[in-house]
Amino acid sequence: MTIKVAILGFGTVGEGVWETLHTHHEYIQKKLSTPIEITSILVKDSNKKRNLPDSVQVTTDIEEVFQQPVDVVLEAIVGKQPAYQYVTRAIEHGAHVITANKEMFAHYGPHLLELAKEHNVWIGYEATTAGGTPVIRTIDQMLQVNQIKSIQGIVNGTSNYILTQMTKHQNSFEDALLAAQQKGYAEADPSNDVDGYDAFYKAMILSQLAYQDQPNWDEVYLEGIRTISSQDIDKATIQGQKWKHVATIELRHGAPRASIQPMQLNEDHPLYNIDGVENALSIQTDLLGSITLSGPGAGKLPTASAMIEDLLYVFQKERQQEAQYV
Ligand SMILES: NC(=O)C1=CN([C@@H]2O[C@H](COP(=O)(O)OP(=O)(O)OC[C@H]3O[C@@H](n4cnc5c(N)ncnc54)[C@H](OP(=O)(O)O)[C@@H]3O)[C@@H](O)[C@H]2O)C=CC1
Ligand SMILES: N[C@@H](CC=O)C(=O)O
Repeated sequence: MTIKVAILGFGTVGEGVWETLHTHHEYIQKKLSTPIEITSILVKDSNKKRNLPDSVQVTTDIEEVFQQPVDVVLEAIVGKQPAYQYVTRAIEHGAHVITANKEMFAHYGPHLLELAKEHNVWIGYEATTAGGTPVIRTIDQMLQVNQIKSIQGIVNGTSNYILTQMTKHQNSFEDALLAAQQKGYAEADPSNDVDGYDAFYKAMILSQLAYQDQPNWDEVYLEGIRTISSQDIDKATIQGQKWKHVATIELRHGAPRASIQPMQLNEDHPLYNIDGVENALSIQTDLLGSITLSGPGAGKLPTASAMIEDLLYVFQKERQQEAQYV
């Protein structure tokens, strides 16, 4: 059997997935004992020039994607809609879904997870949060026995990159943002990054995972990094501190609460040394105590890596289940 893959979106992430499925083709095939075939790629603009062979169907019509067999849909488009509609369509078609789209998943994740269960398929969302750093599966594993008291994290690579460039290289905000866009870290609309919405969505996904619930969105304090001036950065440096954009998620009186805001951190804070595009989560648990996970938080190949890890995970799990019934 060949695993048939459809990729929705062929920007930074979608292209990274395509490339990685080719560069790591033999390795992945060996791990799965099955070949993988990319059957179609969905895009928005059919006139853009893309370096793709004729054998792959490139379409702007989601129905064309499902006119052929599809075992898994890798979703890397932008925004809630039509992504939610497409992912729902994929689940109802009986395909597994792997998404990088945190805006869509923060809004509809709980419903999609239920729908996937009903249709006996799986949703992977490792790439929605902290880019290539495997935080979702690690937290899921910790939750087998631990309870999470709180999570503090740097979850937006673009903001952290900008603050680091301003601190270490005295770059202006505008120059640093431009570099983050050129490196493929920033969202299509970078105000999502610098105004904190991207970190907000990731915090909601983490809350859902850790507490099976999200805070009331209207009660979440949300501030981006636009207010941090070069003078603020210099003052913090003199005081031996650094500005970081920090998401905090915690359980208070049995309900999840969150805030997303710039904070001045001391040298002894676990997030103080997280620089550049790195993301990190400092997690407090009841049994394990404190644990910090860190790694690349954005970019083409780290994000593709997270999506393909999910792909291997779901098909290896499927194989194991099949083997049990033989
Ligand atoms: N960049 C990163 O480091 C990371 C991004 N993500 C998430 O991954 C997703 C993709 O990000 P990224 O690759 O950077 O974004 P890009 O803007 O680079 O690419 C988006 C792609 O989606 C396609 N697209 C957009 N809207 C539609 C639509 N309505 N129908 C069909 N195709 C559509 C675009 O088509 P066309 O090419 O025709 O314009 C493009 O190929 C986003 O949800 C983002 O939040 C997650 C982790 C890291
Ligand atoms: N724009 C996002 C991309 C990854 O999620 C970021 O900068 O973190």
